[in-house]
Amino acid sequence: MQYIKAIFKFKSIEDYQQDLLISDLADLGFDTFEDSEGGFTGFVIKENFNEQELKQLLINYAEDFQTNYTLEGVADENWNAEWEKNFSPLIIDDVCYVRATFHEPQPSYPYEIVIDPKMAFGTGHHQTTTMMMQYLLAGDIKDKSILDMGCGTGILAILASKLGAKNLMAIDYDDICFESTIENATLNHVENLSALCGSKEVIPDEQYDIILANINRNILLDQISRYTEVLKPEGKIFFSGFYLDPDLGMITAECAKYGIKYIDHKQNSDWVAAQFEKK
Ligand SMILES: C[S@@+](CC[C@H](N)C(=O)[O-])C[C@H]1O[C@@H](n2cnc3c(N)ncnc32)[C@H](O)[C@@H]1O
Repeated sequence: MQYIKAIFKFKSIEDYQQDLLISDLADLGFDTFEDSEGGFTGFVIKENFNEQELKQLLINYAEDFQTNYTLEGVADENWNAEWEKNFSPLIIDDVCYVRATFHEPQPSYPYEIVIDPKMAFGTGHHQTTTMMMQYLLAGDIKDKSILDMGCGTGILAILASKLGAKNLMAIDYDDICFESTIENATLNHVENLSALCGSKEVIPDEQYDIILANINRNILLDQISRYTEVLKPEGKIFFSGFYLDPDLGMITAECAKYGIKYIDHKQNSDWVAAQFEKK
């Protein structure tokens, strides 16, 4: 398994062009993006990553956009060492304390989550995860049945369980994330969580009160119709992993096709999280 961090710098690239590139990078397996100076950074964890394919994609974009690109630091990094060095405990909305196994417990916080992310996404430090956790902390979660799509470390499902959710189904297509969710659920004494490895085709034919999905625009657009089949009337969806423009409008329009109404959204740097309801 390789952990790849690629820093992309394009000269004079428009926002919509960057969005197009990001969606093609997502098809190569990149699932996390962060802004960095003069460009952006993408992360992928994959077996046998094809660097040549990535370079060809960038050459094509440079030709199409009549610009130049620099690709800095496609590198295999030692993920465990990296996160142990960088992972500091995190406090969300003064009530939720997220720490790693090697930090001291802080029982004074109402909700404490212990995460051992290994190679999975979701320590709470990324803005999208933080906003999803804020929605959960402000929401009515007690006795609700919850589907967590793209669960990563399982952090959202674990918080939902601590907030009183009745049962949780966590799904990720990456086997490392699937295993990480199970391990983290055990670490946090969460007993009402089931996990599946796969994508939308493994979503059980159950009915959920709440669906959580912090993935990316294109995957959400592809999966929304399936989410609506398993969402109870009056049920809520919390989405993240995309930008304001044009992503939020596209997602809102797709939801509207199935009677799912936009309620509100949050923004943190360029990232957006949004709340929808089945009316
Ligand atoms: C941005 S991370 C979110 C992790 C966690 N839920 C959080 O909020 O921090 C997105 C996750 O979605 C998973 N994912 C991406 N595409 C998927 C798909 N088509 N089906 C299921 N999971 C997917 C990735 O493996 C990754 O763990």
